[in-house]
Amino acid sequence: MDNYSGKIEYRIEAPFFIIKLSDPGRLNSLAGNDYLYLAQLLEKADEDDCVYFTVLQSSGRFFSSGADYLSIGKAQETNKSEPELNKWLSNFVSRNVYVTDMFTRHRKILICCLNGPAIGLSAALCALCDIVYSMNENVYLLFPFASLGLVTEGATSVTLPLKLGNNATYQALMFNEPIKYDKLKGSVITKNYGLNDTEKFNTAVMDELRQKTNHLYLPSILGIKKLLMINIRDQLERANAVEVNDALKCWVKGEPQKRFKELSLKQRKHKL
Ligand SMILES: CCCCCCC/C=C/C(=O)SCCNC(=O)CCNC(=O)[C@H](O)C(C)(C)COP(=O)(O)OP(=O)(O)OC[C@H]1O[C@@H](n2cnc3c(N)ncnc32)[C@H](O)[C@@H]1OP(=O)(O)O
Repeated sequence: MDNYSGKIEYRIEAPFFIIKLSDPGRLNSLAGNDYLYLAQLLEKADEDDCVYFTVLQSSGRFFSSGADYLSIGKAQETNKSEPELNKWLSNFVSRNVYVTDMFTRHRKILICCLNGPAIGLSAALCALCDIVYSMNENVYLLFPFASLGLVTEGATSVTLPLKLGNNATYQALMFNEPIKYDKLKGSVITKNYGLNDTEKFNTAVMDELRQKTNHLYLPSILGIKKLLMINIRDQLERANAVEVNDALKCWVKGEPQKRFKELSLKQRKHKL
């Protein structure tokens, strides 16, 4: 496994596999290879028989600001002679399919510690988690696909209607509106810790999880997750495949690349 950028750390404290995004200065944005590494860590957690919970933590003021726009610029510039279709099949399709698939197929209980906003693919991965805790009411999820010339990804065409409802999903996706705490509460977020320090929040969640789980017969929880997922796993897998193939057309046309470049030059800013 290659932790290319060092932006992601992990540790095992059985029965927990804890993954932490640790690049607060760039708001925990992730390059294609970082998403790959995240997916590989999920696979490692899945295969480890001592692990029953995979916990995602972050650092600083954002959970993750999504795909690293600099890495998209680099992917665009590398191998200029390569046909666009080939370039985006390897840089976008294969990675997105793989990371989303690792989340949808994950057998352990996925817990997201949402210390702050999550954007784009990272927000989609939060929406794929089984349990989401928030640090406070300042969290939001933003899916700026319509603003970036993209379409839904990370199986959001299934997770958002399922969790938020159809019309709230349309409102957020069509107008690139952040989904704020008041809408996430009860639908995505099940507990708000009311804290203002990410490290204290991460510690508080782990302390509570240790207490809540020490009396459980852990194999049962995996059996329960398996049954809860039966009805939606096929939908998630189908959505993942259709989403990336639709998005591929966008990348081949070149609109997302232009818009990511504007973001990196600070000529484009999401309305929050
Ligand atoms: C290669 C294939 C990849 C596969 C995935 C492709 C599909 C895409 C999926 C997505 O995730 S779409 C979503 C992409 N992300 C965004 O649109 C968010 C971009 N960021 C912002 O809009 C703003 O940063 C913010 C989140 C609204 C926060 O604004 P604020 O004014 O509070 O902070 P900034 O000064 O803008 O940021 C601080 C620091 O962090 C850097 N940074 C923030 N986000 C990113 C990012 N996504 N990529 C790279 N760097 C990011 C930002 O440049 C600042 O750094 P400095 O300029 O101070 O060095």
